[in-house]
Amino acid sequence: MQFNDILVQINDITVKFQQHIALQNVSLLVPRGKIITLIGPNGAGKSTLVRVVLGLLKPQTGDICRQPGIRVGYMPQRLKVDPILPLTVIRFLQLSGVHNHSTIQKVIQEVNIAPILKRSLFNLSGGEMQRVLLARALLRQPDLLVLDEPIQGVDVNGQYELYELIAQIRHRRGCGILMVSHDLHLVMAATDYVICLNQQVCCSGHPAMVTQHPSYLKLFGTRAAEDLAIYTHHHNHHNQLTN
Ligand SMILES: Nc1ncnc2c1ncn2[C@@H]1O[C@H](COP(=O)(O)OP(=O)(O)OP(=O)(O)O)[C@@H](O)[C@H]1O
Repeated sequence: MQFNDILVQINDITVKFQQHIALQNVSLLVPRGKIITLIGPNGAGKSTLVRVVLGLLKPQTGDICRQPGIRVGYMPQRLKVDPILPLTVIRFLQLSGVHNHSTIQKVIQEVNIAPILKRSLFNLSGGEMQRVLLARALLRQPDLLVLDEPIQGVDVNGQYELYELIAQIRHRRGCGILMVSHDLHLVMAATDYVICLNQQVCCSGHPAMVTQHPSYLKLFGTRAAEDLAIYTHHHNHHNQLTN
């Protein structure tokens, strides 16, 4: 992959937890303006790699280069806030430390959460909650947006909308996006480059190529490839998420 604006580059890292090897010889590039998706089974090391990208975990070997001065927005898998606290959506966004009114308003419009601003954070649907978490990540005006399973807890229609929103954000803002996903067919259509992880990088490349790769088929089965073929065909007629 040749890109002239690399936001973060990870070279040949290994991460061990005691004797357990979580990541081995893993390399990764996230260029500005591209959506890179990590897929892999449970325990494959996806969240561990995200933590390395965010600078929260130091690998035992290998190195990480971040473009100096870049801002990173992170959307976690789930929110860790005590539900006893009364917290509205707008208050939650204000607690991010970003106080610029126009920045907050712009993000609210962008992810379409104006109607739920006064609702309690703890009574939202899965899709509403994910939009709020996405809004919080966007408040930092990120160059790099890191999304750890953004469609978790969202119904199928909501999943599609959320991926469409993520694709729009990339086009509008030109940021780089690193996304973790469990699901296959929807994410394949919403990404430029897929990295299939299982402690090591099993295969990587354009979604259409990865889904034909023997390592991918071994991990996810031929059913996944068939689903994708159906989806891609359907998708092309509507010219949605892909570039
Ligand atoms: N802090 C830790 N201490 C010990 N082992 C850990 C730690 N964090 C992760 N692991 C182990 O490392 C492996 C990779 O975990 P990781 O959470 O990165 O996988 P994942 O691909 O994100 O999984 P999932 O899809 O289930 O979220 C797992 O076997 C996990 O148990």
